[in-house]
Amino acid sequence: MSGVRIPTRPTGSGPGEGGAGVLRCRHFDAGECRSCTLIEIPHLEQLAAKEARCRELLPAVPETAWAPAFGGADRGFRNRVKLVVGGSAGRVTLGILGPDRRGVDLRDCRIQAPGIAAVLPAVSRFLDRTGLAPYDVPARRGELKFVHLTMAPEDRGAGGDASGGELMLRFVVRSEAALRALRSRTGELRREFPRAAVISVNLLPEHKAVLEGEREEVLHGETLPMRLGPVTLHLRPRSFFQTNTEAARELYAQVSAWAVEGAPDSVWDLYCGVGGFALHVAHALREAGGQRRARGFRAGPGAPKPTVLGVELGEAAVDSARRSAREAGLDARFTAADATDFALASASRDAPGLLIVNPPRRGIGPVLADWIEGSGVPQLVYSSCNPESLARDLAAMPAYRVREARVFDMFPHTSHLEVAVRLERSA
Ligand SMILES: C[S@@+](CC[C@H](N)C(=O)[O-])C[C@H]1O[C@@H](n2cnc3c(N)ncnc32)[C@H](O)[C@@H]1O
Repeated sequence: MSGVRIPTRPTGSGPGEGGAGVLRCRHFDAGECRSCTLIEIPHLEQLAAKEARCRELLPAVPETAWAPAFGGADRGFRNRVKLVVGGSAGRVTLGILGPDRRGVDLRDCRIQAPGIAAVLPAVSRFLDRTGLAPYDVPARRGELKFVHLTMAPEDRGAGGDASGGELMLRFVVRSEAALRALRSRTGELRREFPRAAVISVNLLPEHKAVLEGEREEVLHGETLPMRLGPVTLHLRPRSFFQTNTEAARELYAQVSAWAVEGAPDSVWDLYCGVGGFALHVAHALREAGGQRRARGFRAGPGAPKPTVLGVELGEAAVDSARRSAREAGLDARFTAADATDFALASASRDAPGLLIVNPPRRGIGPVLADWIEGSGVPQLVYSSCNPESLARDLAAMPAYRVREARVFDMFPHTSHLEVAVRLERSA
C-alpha cells in the first residue's frame, strides 16, 4: 500500500472502543444491524484492503500512479440518513426493520453526523404527536414509511465539521391523507426544527422496495446550502449528493488540483449532479488564472477564459447548479440532458480540453466510452463509486493512459469506495 492519509480523528481511542482502531457498535454486536459489514476491522486496515482491491481490479493504473488514499473520520461522517419508521403509532422507532420486520431504533448510530443524532429525538417526538401509524410492511397498512435527514456542514469555513448545521427533513408517507396531516403541521415543524432549510413530504403509495416516490411536496424552504470551502452547493429534496462531506470536499479539491495542473481551455463535467466538480474546478481555474496574472504572466490579448459546462439528467439538480454558479460569480453553465446523448450530439470541434465523468454505479457504458475514445479529448478525469465498471470502461478507451489515481473512503465500514483517476490521451 502507498502512504495512507491518517484519519482526522484517531480511531479506537475513546472509552469502550474495541482497541486497535476498531469502532464498537452496540447494534452490530447485538446482531440488530449489519449495515457496516467491515466494522470489526480497524479503519486503516479497511482502507488498505480497499486500495489493494482497486489495484487488483485496475491493472490499467501503473503502480507509481497511486496517490495516498484519503481515509477521513471513522465515525460521525454521514451527512445523510434514510431511516425506516417502525414501532407503533405514538411510539415510533427510527432505524431499520429487523428480520422479524419490527423496527430497530438506530438513533444513536455512530457513523451519522453528530448533528443528525442530536435532532432525531425531536423527529420521533414529532411523529409520535401526529398519531400516524408506521407502515406495517407484512400487513401493507399504516402511513409513515421513512425519514430522510441531510445535515449541512456547520459554517466554519473549510475546516467545519458536520455537527449542528442547517438540515433538510423529508417524510416519506403512503397516502394523501398522511400528506395532508403533515402539511397541517407545517407551523409546528418550523418551530420544532428552526434549522431546517427544507421540510418536505414525499408520497410513496406503492408497496415496493424503494426509499422514495416520484411526488414531493415542499412544505418549507427550497434548498439546503452545503458550504464546501470555496463553493456552496444547493441540494433539493431529490438531488444526489455525496454522503460523506469531508471525503467529498477532498475529492473535489483533488480533481480541481488536477484541472489546474492541466490548464485546459474548456471543461465538461458529465453526470454533474448539483455541480460539485464543475463549480470547484471553475473556481480553482479562476483562482489559478488570477495568481498567474498577479505573478506578472499577462494573458495575451483576448486569451480565452476556460469555459466550464456541466451536464446532468435531473432538471432540479441543474437549477441548483446554476444557482450556485450565480451566487459564486462563476462562469459555469449547466444543461439538463442525457450525458451520452449530449456528447454524441456535439460537434467534434466542441469537445473539451478536460472531460470529467462521475457516473452512477453502472459506469459510462460502451457508447460514451467509444465516443471518448474517438473524441480527441486530451485529458480525462473519471471518478467512480464502482471499480468494476470503471475497469470495464477504461478497457474500452485504450487511447488513454492513467497518470494518477486515488482512493477516497467515502463509505467507511463497508466495502464501498470512491476512486478517481486522471488520464491523458496518448494516441
Ligand atoms: C454519482 S452521481 C454524481 C453527481 C455529482 N458529480 C456529484 O459529485 O455530486 C451521478 C449523477 O448522474 C446523474 N445521471 C444518471 N444518469 C444520467 C444520464 N444518463 N445522463 C446524465 N446524468 C445522469 C444522476 O442524476 C446523478 O446526479
